[in-house]
Amino acid sequence: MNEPIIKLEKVVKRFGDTTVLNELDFEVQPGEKVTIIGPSGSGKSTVLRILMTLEGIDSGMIYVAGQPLWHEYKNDALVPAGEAHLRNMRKHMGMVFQQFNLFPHMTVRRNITEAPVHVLGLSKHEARQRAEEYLELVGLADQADKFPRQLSGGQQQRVAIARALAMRPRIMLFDEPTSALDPELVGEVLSVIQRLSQEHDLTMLLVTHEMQFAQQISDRVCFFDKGVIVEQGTPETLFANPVEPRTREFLKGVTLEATVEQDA
Ligand SMILES: Nc1ncnc2c1ncn2[C@@H]1O[C@H](COP(=O)(O)OP(=O)(O)OP(=O)(O)O)[C@@H](O)[C@H]1O
Repeated sequence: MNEPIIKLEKVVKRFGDTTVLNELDFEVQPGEKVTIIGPSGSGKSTVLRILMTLEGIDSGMIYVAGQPLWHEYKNDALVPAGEAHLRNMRKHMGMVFQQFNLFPHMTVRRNITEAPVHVLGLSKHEARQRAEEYLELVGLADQADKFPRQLSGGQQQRVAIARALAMRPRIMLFDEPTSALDPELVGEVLSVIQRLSQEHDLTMLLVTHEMQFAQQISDRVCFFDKGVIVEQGTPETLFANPVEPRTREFLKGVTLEATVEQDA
């Protein structure tokens, strides 16, 4: 097995008195597509937000691409990471949020070129070429001059995916990318993510409530509860033969919901 591209060792995260991640151990291999499922409040989004350095940790160690994320070496000693280290580490990762988080006052093209120019130092011309490349990939080549408000939610989310990809990250983090969308717009976003997962050697870490989709795209599914991984495995084993009672209970509810929706 390769060196993991993401490694969490005994990570603890608290909000006030609540322990959200409880000595979490978790690894992702390069190129692996991993889905995190679990009940509301189990800490799924927190894992992604910590990786993207949007939230700090209370204890434990995290490594991304072989380097400590929340720590850095100074004179051979491991110390809490400074802003420059965090900025560098963030370049390994792109994140897609539930609520798209596009810049409302910028065109689609500008949303995508902004970070490659200002963070990576690309020329405007290079960044525009990249924007075109990734807009093409998400099927929105003809929307570059529009503003986010002129697009549907599904289109906005596809722009958000193009924007994250334009930084050429090695790791893509998706935090419930379809849960803010009207049901009829979910499919177009899932199919872009599915294409990405098939055609690119990106490492993907996805939090989703779309169980069928998780089943289709994942190499591995992790069931989270109360800040730890209760059970994990290939989609075939986890969905068909969950072993742990908590996983069984969760998946029972999920199947029921999906059936109700289909019947409606
Ligand atoms: N910034 C914050 N301040 C205080 N509590 C927080 C904060 N962010 C998350 N929490 C709490 O941490 C717990 C885990 O949140 P998290 O968003 O990771 O859960 P989740 O598994 O992704 O849930 P969901 O499926 O509902 O999105 C929840 O109890 C949440 O209320």
